[in-house]
Amino acid sequence: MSSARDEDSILQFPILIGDIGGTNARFAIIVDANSEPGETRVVQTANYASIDDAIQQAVLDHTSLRPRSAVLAVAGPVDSDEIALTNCPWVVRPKAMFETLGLSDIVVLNDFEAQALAVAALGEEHMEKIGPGEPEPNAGRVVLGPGTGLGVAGLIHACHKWIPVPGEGGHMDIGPRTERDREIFPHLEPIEGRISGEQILCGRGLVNSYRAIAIADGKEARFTTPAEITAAALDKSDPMAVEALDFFVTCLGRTAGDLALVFMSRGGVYLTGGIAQKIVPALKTGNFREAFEDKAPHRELLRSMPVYVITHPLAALNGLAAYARIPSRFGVETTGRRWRA
Ligand SMILES: Nc1ncnc2c1ncn2[C@@H]1O[C@H](COP(=O)(O)OP(=O)(O)OP(=O)(O)O)[C@@H](O)[C@H]1O
Repeated sequence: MSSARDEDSILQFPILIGDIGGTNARFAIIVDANSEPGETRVVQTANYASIDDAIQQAVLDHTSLRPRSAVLAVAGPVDSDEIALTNCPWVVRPKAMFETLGLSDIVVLNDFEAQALAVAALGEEHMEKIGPGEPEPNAGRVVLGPGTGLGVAGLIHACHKWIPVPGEGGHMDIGPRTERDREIFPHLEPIEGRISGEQILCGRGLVNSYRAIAIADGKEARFTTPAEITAAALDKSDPMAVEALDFFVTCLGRTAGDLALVFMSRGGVYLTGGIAQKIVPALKTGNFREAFEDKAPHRELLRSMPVYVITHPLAALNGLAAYARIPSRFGVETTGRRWRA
């Protein structure tokens, strides 16, 4: 039975959905509760002065559909009527969008909340499994995404709903575990004196780790971009790049294991974002799972938990679509994050 609160959560169709990252923004329109999102438009944020321009030129100018509502996921804190994005100069101004885009109902979520919604929405055919374990239905889940930064969100099932738990887990401390780690860690660039997950587990962090290994061994660091390091590591053409990627997947396994303990993720640990998809062979070598399970006295517990890489290229958009169609399926608090004309 649906409650008055559930009725109030309903969004009027057509609904514009948008996943706004630092580099790319992806948009689609959902016509009604039974349709898949229409054609997806992917734009580079740098090519448009504002999000309003991007929506107008990349989406609305190509369709006669006029969305009445929008659900947007942004990389940045949603704490006022002017939402600044973390890695891009766009500012989301929902009240102004009523005028510029003709919308009358706008919900703005956190980008990792959208990734968590995607985990509830996507089937295993859009995932690649890393190691053993079977998911328990309706048990806790956790999502980690190394990308421009390190995004983290939990996903719990309660009161017949999936409830995403966004947070700032990418900024937790991470420390050395082995003798070799103790040689590398002193050379990692810290943030205000400490090594947080994001100093290692993102594109910039991979370069940071590679440089730290070079300094520890007194060698020259040839590569300057994460893509160069993963390419040289995956084709095994450069031993230092191989070690840097190995260090990266080991640290990712440790952090994933810690988060799995926090959320008791018997429903699975899900790796999202651009980097995880590109390093699946490295995640499968065994170092990731070994670090993930190395959590005495809970090794057996961790061993029973499955880990997946989400391989769907538009995962967050799928999560937003599932939410937009039937918001009451999810426990997403919209107070202070929903604007109605
Ligand atoms: N082949 C690669 N191997 C490792 N890292 C890569 C590779 N290609 C890109 N990167 C790095 O991945 C990061 C971008 O990650 P991702 O594609 O997940 O973007 P994002 O943070 O989700 O932002 P957006 O949503 O804007 O695309 C950058 O730091 C980039 O340098």
